[in-house]
Amino acid sequence: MIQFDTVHKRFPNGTTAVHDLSLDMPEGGVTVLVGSSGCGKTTTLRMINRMVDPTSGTIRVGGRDVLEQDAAELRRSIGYVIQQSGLFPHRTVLDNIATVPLLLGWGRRKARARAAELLETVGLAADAGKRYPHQLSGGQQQRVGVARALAADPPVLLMDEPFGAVDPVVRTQLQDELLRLQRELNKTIVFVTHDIDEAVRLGDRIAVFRSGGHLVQCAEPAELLARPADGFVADFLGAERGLKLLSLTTLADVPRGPAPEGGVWTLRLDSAGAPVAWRHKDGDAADVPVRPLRDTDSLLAALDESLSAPTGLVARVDAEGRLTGVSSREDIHDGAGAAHARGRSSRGPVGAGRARAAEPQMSQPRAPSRGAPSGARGTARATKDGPQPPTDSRGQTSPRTPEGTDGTEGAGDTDAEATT
Ligand SMILES: Nc1ncnc2c1ncn2[C@@H]1O[C@H](COP(=O)(O)OP(=O)(O)OP(=O)(O)O)[C@@H](O)[C@H]1O
Repeated sequence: MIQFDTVHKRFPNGTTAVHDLSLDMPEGGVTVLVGSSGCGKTTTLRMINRMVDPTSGTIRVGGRDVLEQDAAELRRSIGYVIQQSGLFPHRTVLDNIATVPLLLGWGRRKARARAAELLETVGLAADAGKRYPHQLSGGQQQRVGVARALAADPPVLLMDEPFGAVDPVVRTQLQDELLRLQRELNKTIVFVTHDIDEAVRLGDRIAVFRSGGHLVQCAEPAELLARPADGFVADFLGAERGLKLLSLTTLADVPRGPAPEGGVWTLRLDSAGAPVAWRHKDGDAADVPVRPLRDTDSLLAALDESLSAPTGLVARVDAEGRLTGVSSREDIHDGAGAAHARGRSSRGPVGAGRARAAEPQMSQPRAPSRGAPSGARGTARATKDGPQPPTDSRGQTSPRTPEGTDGTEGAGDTDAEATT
């Protein structure tokens, strides 16, 4: 969709912002530009809609050289979102969103109807449309900025640090929203950020720049994390790049088995079969809340949960939140090792089952892919409302349990329960 062919940008003051950049940005994908301050990300982005013209080289959008198109027309056909939302302060939210359709001559009624529809699309209440930008929070303003960029349904969206000015919680929400929108709308998005975690989360491809406007590497997130081209990229990705890789790999392939019977800690389920907490059998310790995970959750989330669970076991649930089995810390480690091995060895599907935030997907109980884990005890306990964890043809169902957690069945509870 967007092609840079040996594009160079040198400003009149002699600064080279972009150095002979050749890069393809695929249709319907999110290409993230990352790199330290001043390395040419924004200039690269702005050359796509001709806010900046290149010194030499060619940029094509949809196969057409941008320099052969009228700059104003080109800009209207490409959505653009910036950090401070860039909303017009004296126009209502609805009129802000309707800006481009009005410029395109849609007529006020149609433009406003489209704006109202987009308010809902970006998760804002209808009454927000009547307010002025200063009457909204920073996160809400950014949503309006996204709605405005989408108003004329452009195939391409340019986003320059759009979530840079909001707090981390809101930032994560906005990222989730963008991923959700992108699943529906399938735009070609170019996204600039300083934040490598954001890049890994959002990008289908990540382009890493270094100062002087040099592109160092462009790859899918998993490939970048597993095989950084050089020390600069490795440093930029940070010391935890191994963990970041786990954030891209789902839990789906990790074996699960029934919560073994008996033990010091009991997994309490509610009446619908959803895991609630680990409970100590003698009541010597407070309940430890459980964060149940679905197949679409990441190995990183699983590792984290297994570290905080007193048993080292992760409770896994289906799309309705009902227990489907448990996985041990060791099996999660093995899954992590396998993800890294795939990443090192080939262009293989490290992120094939890429973990995506809040992506609903049915989680089917599966037979575990390995033999009976050490230390496993017994079979699943039948619960009043809970599910029956799966067994394979060999009856090898239990995940490996950490040493010392086998034992007797836990104390009764009014809730349904599984024990370890
Ligand atoms: N209009 C301009 N005139 C002269 N130099 C410029 C101009 N715009 C940008 N530059 C310079 O070009 C280089 C690249 O700037 P650019 O804004 O593209 O970097 P960036 O990677 O987006 O930086 P940041 O992450 O800080 O926004 C910088 O050295 C900057 O000072």
